[in-house]
Amino acid sequence: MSIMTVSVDDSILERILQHKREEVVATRRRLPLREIKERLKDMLSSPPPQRRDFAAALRLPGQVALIAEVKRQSPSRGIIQADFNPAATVQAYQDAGVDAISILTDRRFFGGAPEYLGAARSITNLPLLRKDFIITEYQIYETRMLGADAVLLLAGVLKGNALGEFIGLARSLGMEALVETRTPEEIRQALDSGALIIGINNRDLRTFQVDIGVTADLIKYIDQPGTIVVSESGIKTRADVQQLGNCGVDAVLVGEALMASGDQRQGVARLRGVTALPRKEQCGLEDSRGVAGV
Ligand SMILES: O=P(O)(O)OC[C@@H](O)[C@@H](O)c1c[nH]c2ccccc12
Repeated sequence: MSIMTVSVDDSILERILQHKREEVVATRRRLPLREIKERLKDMLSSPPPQRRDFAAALRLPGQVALIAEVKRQSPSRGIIQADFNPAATVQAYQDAGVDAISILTDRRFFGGAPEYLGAARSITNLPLLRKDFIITEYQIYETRMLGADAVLLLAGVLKGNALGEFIGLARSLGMEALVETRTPEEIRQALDSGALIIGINNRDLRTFQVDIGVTADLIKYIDQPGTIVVSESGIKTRADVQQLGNCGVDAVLVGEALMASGDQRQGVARLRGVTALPRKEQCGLEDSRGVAGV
């Protein structure tokens, strides 16, 4: 199996990919692919694999769907949440009614862990996206074993036939791929590779600049009817979501703004334009303003 080469040099992305290549070698030594395939055989042969439909969750007529991300830290921001608790965060997202959950599993740069996927799976039935840097087919089998419903693939990293092959492999295992892009060329490549869900990343991984105008500029290149468009990164306010909705995106992917908000349920409510959540202490019987029951 080949390990993909990278188009961007001398960047944080290149450093991440360099580390990822070493990490995958070590992981495969501990758990060989044939062992994963063996485990998947049992999982896949038991009656219809109950995958939660990630694509369907993002297609909400007249509404922008929300993918909420579990993210402890990032190279651009450092630690986002000091008292990070992935299980509590997943629970809060589920309670707040998000449409899907993205889980960062990269340890070194994002403070994630593959185990967070299994932990999330035991808490929620929402579709789960594995966010990592996928450079080998091995990681796609691993993603399925970890309990994800979808996998992030970077068009800028998977050159040649790799992108199409990886999308096909994910589907054959009952998952869908979110293909992330940043240029018109990468969007073309994603469409030619058969991508159903295309992400436009508003963050430049070389400069860390974020600009949601990137989505507005690039969305016109996604000219294949039926493609689901996700705007990723730097989305902070209800106004941002509205603006992106007006541009025609189907979904937004939000990490930092929710993780840094202290209360993730309130954070989701703010993005959705709900001013306050119906929390017991605000609208319950003990409300001293006497509006209970109204
Ligand atoms: O935290 P933000 O700015 O809301 O961004 C979330 C997500 O888009 C970002 O984490 C991301 C986008 N593409 C990635 C690729 C790998 C790791 C992380 C990412």
